Amino acid sequence: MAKILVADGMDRNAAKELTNMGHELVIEHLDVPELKRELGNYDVIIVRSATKIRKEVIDAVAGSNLKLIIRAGVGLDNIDVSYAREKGIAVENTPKASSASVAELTIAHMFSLARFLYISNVTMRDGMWYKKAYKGIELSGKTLGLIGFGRIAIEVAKRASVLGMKVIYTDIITKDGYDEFSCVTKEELIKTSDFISLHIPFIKEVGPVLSENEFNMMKDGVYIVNCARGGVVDEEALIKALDSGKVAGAAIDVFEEEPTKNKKLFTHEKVSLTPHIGASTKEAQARIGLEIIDKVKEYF
Ligand SMILES: NC(=O)C1=CN([C@@H]2O[C@H](COP(=O)(O)OP(=O)(O)OC[C@H]3O[C@@H](n4cnc5c(N)ncnc54)[C@H](O)[C@@H]3O)[C@@H](O)[C@H]2O)C=CC1
Ligand SMILES: O=C(O)CCC(=O)C(=O)O
Repeated sequence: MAKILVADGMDRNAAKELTNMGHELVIEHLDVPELKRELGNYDVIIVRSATKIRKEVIDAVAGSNLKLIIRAGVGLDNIDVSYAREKGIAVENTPKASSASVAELTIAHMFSLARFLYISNVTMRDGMWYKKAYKGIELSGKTLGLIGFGRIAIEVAKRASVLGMKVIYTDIITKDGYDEFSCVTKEELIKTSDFISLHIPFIKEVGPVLSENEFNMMKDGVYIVNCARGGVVDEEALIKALDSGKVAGAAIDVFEEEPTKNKKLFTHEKVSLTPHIGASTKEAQARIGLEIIDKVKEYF
């Protein structure tokens, strides 16, 4: 049986099930010095995005009891994965569980931008009635360009096409079986999309895929949605493009630093914001819980 540290919370039913299976669960968020001191006493740690497991933590616990790191989610950018594996610690994630939830948030942000939902909720609370200022656009008939065409993007594409959008995508890997959507080059996507939504992992060595050069190539009045990772869009270049009017609006769930301290970005009147909640639905967390149970069963 395993001693498991649940560092960033998890679905209550899944936690109960792990306990019923005989595992010992401790539900507690630890900071880096505490992780370095205490993580070696556990067999497994389960994290979401808040806990970072970097080289210094891995070095402190290498050769201890710790056998498995489970990322309750998709992105592994908060864990030094290959270093952990080099040190004999397995790393697993739960990649399938949250795709529908992230796709729904993406679509919600597109509506929010198109119809000023995010800002009218603020100004009306201040007693304003800016009816004339909030002349929106329809999503129907617009071109949605998806950067990355994996699990989440495919769910976005299906929903967007039902709304009457033309969906195009670009990916570094050829994707078969999606003839209803057009695969294009990144450049063509950037030049022709009315909405651009990113669905790729953040890779430090690659850096942002939308920077000043890409913003300059876009249609005037384009909308940007980022429910992937903060680092995939250069925040300063985005602010510049919002200020110049090149970008009509941006919806952002993920930030270069979280919680974000980029005041220019989070107070911008053309930005629809959520605090990294793409996977934060009851359904996604329940499915993630089931995937976690399967992972623990594989190892213990
Ligand atoms: N906002 C949130 O709460 C959540 C965010 N995410 C983020 O969404 C990302 C995507 O998740 P999935 O769709 O499940 O992953 P996936 O692995 O199924 O799809 C990612 C796709 O992006 C492609 N790709 C990678 N780099 C690329 C590049 N530079 N240009 C074009 N294509 C590229 C890959 O070939 C792959 O097809 C995750 O890596 C994670 O960072 C995931 C879950 C929740
Ligand atoms: O677990 C979370 O809160 C974030 C989800 C996420 O970003 C992911 O699964 O990659």
